[in-house]
Amino acid sequence: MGAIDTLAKGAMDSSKKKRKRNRDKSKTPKPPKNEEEVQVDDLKHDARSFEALPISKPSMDAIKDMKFEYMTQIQARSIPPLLEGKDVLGAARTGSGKTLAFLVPAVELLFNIRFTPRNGTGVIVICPTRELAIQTHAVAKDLLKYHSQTLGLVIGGAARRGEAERIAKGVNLLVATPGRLLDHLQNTRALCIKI
Ligand SMILES: Nc1ncnc2c1ncn2[C@@H]1O[C@H](COP(=O)(O)OP(=O)(O)OP(=O)(O)O)[C@@H](O)[C@H]1O
Repeated sequence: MGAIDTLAKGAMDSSKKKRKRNRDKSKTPKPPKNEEEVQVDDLKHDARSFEALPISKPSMDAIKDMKFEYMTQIQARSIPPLLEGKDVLGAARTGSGKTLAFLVPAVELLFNIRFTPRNGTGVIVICPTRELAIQTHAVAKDLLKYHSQTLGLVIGGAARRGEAERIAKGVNLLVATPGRLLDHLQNTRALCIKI
């Protein structure tokens, strides 16, 4: 066998090996399509502290009161772009800190455009269950501790009339379940939404 033949066989061997390697690869389970999603799902804290964020003093003081120093992964990945006015579609496992991930930018938005009760509602958080709405409302209450912006909760099973009265006084950030929100949108004239 000549030198050229040997080279050709070597090339054939290596291409056979490559095909075999590729066949083997196709047998192993594929990694998740979007690896970033897996990282965001991580419960570990991000190295970035809340102090590094360009947020208002009232929000920062409230976060300090909550005793949080470092952002979780979902917070570090979503708060900065949201503060820049970008849209974010986020997903992370339960207990990863999603609530502050969207509430901090929402509160900052209301603060920066100086929303007052007279301006009506500027942010609506729609939660699928009453429990989640109550939980979200509690976090929003803590975050708004040093802000002048107003907060409201409208959920099925609660007194509709009391909710309507509070809405009439001006609720800047409204946490709601879908059915009751629709009810107020259709029947509470005082509900004024500016988005
Ligand atoms: N940066 C942080 N550092 C430490 N703890 C935090 C931080 N952010 C939130 N937490 C705490 O982590 C817990 C879970 O937060 P949160 O309820 O926002 O998670 P979640 O992802 O919205 O969960 P769920 O999907 O169940 O609603 C809460 O007790 C909250 O106070």
